[in-house]
Amino acid sequence: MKSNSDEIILDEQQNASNTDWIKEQDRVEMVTKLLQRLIAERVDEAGFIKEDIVAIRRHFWDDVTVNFEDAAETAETLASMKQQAEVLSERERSHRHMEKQLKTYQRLVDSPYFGRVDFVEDGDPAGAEAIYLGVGSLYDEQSGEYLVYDWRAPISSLYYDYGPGAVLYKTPETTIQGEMTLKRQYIIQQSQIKSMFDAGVTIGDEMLQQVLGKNASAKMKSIVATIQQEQNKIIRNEQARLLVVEGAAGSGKTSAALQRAAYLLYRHRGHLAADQIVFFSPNPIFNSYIATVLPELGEENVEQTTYQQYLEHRFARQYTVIDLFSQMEYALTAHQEVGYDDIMEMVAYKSSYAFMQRINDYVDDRSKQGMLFRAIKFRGEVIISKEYIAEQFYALDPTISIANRLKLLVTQLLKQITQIAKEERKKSWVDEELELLDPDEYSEAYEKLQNKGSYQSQSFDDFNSERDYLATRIVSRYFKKTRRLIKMLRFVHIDAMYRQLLQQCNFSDYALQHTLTNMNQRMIPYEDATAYLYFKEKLTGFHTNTLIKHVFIDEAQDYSVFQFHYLKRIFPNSKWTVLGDPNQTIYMHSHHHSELDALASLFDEQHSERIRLSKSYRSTHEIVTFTSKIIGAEQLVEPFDRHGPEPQIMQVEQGQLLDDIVRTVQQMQQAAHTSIAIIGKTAEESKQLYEQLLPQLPSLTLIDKETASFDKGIAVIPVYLAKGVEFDTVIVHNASAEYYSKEADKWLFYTACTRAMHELSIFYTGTKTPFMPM
Ligand SMILES: Nc1ncnc2c1ncn2[C@@H]1O[C@H](COP(=O)(O)OP(=O)(O)OP(=O)(O)O)[C@@H](O)[C@H]1O
Repeated sequence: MKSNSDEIILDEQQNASNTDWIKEQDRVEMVTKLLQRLIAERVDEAGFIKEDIVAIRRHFWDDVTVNFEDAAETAETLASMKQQAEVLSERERSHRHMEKQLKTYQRLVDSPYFGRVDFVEDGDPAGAEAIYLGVGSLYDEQSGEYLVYDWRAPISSLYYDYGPGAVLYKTPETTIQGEMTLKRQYIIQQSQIKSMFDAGVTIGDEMLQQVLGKNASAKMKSIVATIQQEQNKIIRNEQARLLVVEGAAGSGKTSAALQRAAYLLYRHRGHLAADQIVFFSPNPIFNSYIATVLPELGEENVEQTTYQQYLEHRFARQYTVIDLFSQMEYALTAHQEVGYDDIMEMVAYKSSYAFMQRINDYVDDRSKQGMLFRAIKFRGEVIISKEYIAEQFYALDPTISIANRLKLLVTQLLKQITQIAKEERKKSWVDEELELLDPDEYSEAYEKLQNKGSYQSQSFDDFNSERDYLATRIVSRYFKKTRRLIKMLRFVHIDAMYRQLLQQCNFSDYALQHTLTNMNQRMIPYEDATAYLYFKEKLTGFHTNTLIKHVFIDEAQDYSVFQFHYLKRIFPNSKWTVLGDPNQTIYMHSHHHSELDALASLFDEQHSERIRLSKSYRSTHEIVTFTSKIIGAEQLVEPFDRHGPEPQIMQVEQGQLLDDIVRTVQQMQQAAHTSIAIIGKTAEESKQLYEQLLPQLPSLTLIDKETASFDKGIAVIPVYLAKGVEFDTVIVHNASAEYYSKEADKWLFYTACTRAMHELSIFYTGTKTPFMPM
């Protein structure tokens, strides 16, 4: 077996007689036996506790003497109920704990650890202690020792940060120094050591070779055994309020982010729960691609969403949000359409910081005048006019913020509604309603009044009290919706003001009408969605979410400056981990490089950190060398030393293209590549291609924006939906100048090519794209 200079590599056959190997295998077996015993014990105990819980639930009331006769009896009843509830909840807690332990042991049993460091703490006469690292911890009660340490324990950082020699690690209380005398890695399967490497600082290339050489998977895997030193800095960073991770395609940004989430959940156990972390993904496919990583590490999944899903949630039924992919498709396919340039210019402006400032100015101006309101109507009639509401609003202290003045106004309006409701009770429509009333409501009213002692005799007065009572109920039922709408600030005419603001901007008539027509049809264009929410909340108060403690944003280069500002308002107390690669900027509202800088300006410098990942792990050396040339970053991206075939670039005749793609797919299948992506630039192109290829490739699938997940196999996919994911083989459908010629196309082309792990084939007809490396 090949060996790097600082690695001693042992494998199963070569080393059956090696004493180290035998000792290590004995230890694996000892640990496995213990795990098997613990699993059996926990299964039994969990079963008993479960039976207990069922029994307590079933007989809950048997042990409680219920007596509410007087205060003393009531207190005793409540105390005994409380006691029973406590017993139940203690049992439930034990059960949860037992289940959790069981799951950890089950995760460890086949492969209890992947690494070991021997560490001598300075001044410790006991000498070196062997620390074994795994995806959970295993404590042996008999020896009082940890047989396996969780990879996130403070001491485990030694493994990721150092090679043999002087080392240190931090615990929450102090820093511990010492010497590492050994660093070893293992591949253990079904309790058998398959390989064992003694490594230097970097976690063995051999092990990475093995991991990265495998076929692409439909689900992302955790990288816990091979986390690299630079990635570990991201994972264990505790100080930064804003952590920006920039790195080339395939440098492990997403992987490191997910490991970081797992680390934070472990480190802050009891204070941080999975639902206090939100992870923004680029698209739903990506969401499903990463969904198994945290559970694989024994953690619950964090809140995963896309920005689009967040917008849809916020607009609820008010507007349908036209999605980012439709915007993208328009940008890529509508060049010839009337008004295209106007719309593109408008989109850029609406995503900019300048537009946000314009909104701020507009809102500031409304502080003194110009707020637009809706009249409050009841049964089709205006009961409070918009002019009156405006008058009331501007009569309030102008030093109070608009949002707070609106809150005061709500209180006033609700009081007025109470008055108006009183008047309404006397009106004839109420009598008409009274006649239609269900007889049950009459009897109910009768009973209520009788209980209250309101009836004296069967007199006229009694009849009046009954009418009053029922009229009040009818009227307040009618006013319920009005009150709710007032509390929701529906009387503030946000829509009219937003339209007014748009009219004051210098958009072309065409572009303006494009937006207004959409809004008239209750659709909000993607570029307006964030601006509209910001505008609305600037007036009425921000919907902040203070429960979320960590926000992760993947593919952050695709967010606009405006979106970052908005998210910062929404999650004011969170720490942020932002991952991006400016060279994969593909959306029309973001401007290569400037977004991540703008984001940094939202946090003070002291609490911001930027980490660059320079090594690229996904693709072979040959593919990374090729793709780095597309973006002119040969010096900046360091390929991992894993080799494969050179990328194939093939000029073909138009009539030949489909047959050649099919032939390449078949070759790749013969080479045992199980996930093959044929990447188109747009959804339109991908759909056409899919239809043309289907007769020859019946197992082909088409991935479009509705696709929620993908499996292994052959798929046609537009570039922007392939973001973040990877395939064994990528076939770029047509890299001609006709498809990829503008500056922005370069990032698309780069993104497409960097999805390949093992092989890359690029076809073109006519002239090749100017971005094709020589
Ligand atoms: N330390 C590591 N050990 C093993 N595999 C790794 C490591 N780092 C990254 N990888 C692998 O490299 C591939 C790319 O990782 P990942 O998707 O996290 O990169 P990325 O920087 O987010 O890429 P992109 O920007 O292209 O979406 C994945 O298959 C991942 O498992």
